Amino acid sequence: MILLPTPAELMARARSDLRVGLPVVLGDGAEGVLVLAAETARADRLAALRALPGPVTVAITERRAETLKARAYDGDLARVVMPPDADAGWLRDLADPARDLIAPMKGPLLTARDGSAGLHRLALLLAKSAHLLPAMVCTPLPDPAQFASDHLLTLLRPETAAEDLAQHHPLLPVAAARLPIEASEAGRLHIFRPDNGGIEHYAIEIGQPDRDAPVLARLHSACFTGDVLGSLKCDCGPQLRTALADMGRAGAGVLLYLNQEGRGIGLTNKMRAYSLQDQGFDTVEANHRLGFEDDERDFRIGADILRRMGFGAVRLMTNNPRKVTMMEGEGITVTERVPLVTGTNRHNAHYLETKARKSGHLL
Ligand SMILES: Nc1nc2c(ncn2[C@@H]2O[C@H](COP(=O)(O)OP(=O)(O)OP(=O)(O)O)[C@@H](O)[C@H]2O)c(=O)[nH]1
Ligand SMILES: [Zn+2]
Repeated sequence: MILLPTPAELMARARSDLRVGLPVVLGDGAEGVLVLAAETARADRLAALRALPGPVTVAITERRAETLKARAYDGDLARVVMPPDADAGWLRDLADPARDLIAPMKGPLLTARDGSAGLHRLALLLAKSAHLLPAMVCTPLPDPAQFASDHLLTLLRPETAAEDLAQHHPLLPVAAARLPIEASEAGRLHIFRPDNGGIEHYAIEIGQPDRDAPVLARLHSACFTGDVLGSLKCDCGPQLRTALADMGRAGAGVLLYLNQEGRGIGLTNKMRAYSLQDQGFDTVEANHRLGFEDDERDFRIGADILRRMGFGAVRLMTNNPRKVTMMEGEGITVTERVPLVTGTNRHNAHYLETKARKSGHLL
């Protein structure tokens, strides 16, 4: 029936459910789990979940498990058994490293090794896609469809959910208008919206670049702190302005402003990472302690927008060789890497040095 939600629409609903603190059911047939995001779990909801007959585990990524010295029997994740006396505070400390140093968790943490972790893995991917900390409270359900229907909860079929999470959602142009900017009066801003209603991304076109020649291009990941506030902890603000100024001088170019704040973990998690950096961890270590990879961005987005705008070849302004590889992998020809070294200062020297050493950036 046409009124029934599609898998992508159910995913969008599941993300907002988790963000407001509602559980979601993952499952099919006789195998399922009820999952609740640790970050938004209210005490009464947690108690209701624990009152169910099944054992309760908290899925965390191997990155977070390593910090907590919990054995990750499932490879990329661990299922921590929730002790009977554990409360909401325990759960918060498991998920959020903010208090790792001042109040380390009392171990050892017991982790499950029997049974399948497939649904738990899916739950973590779902948390990340909702920009929540990757820590999910899980309990098994023998009849997931019935449970979801009885409790008015969103039910996700694991196979379709996994497919949806792995897939790139095409970006459609929804609006564009002339936008004179300091760097060039011949600016035009285009808005692109993914077909699953996810976050929008922008393209600023300068002049009228020839579609048959490599265009001067920049894929800029959103950085509220650097781009808007002029933060000195990174080099994003100066990179943004320098790229636009160079395009203005050249008379043509395209800058994609991708809403992948914090290398894809979202601003809230980036601030959690900054707080860890204040405690002495570097930018990569901080991401890992939170349970994320160093870089969670999806570079298919940039390639898709470029192609839709008619660009097949770019002169890419970046110091990140991975971006070049990713663009080439997505079928965009990079005829030249144009270095964009600017905005170094005493606050970001260590950050830039870490990126060069650990993430392969060229300085
Ligand atoms: N998680 C996290 N993200 C950060 C941090 N500092 C900056 N960012 C984000 O990193 C992104 C910019 O990525 P960079 O690695 O600086 O640059 P890049 O885009 O990969 O490479 P360039 O093209 O050379 O600039 C933006 O989304 C910023 O919000 C940090 O300490 N932690
Ligand atoms: Zn920045």
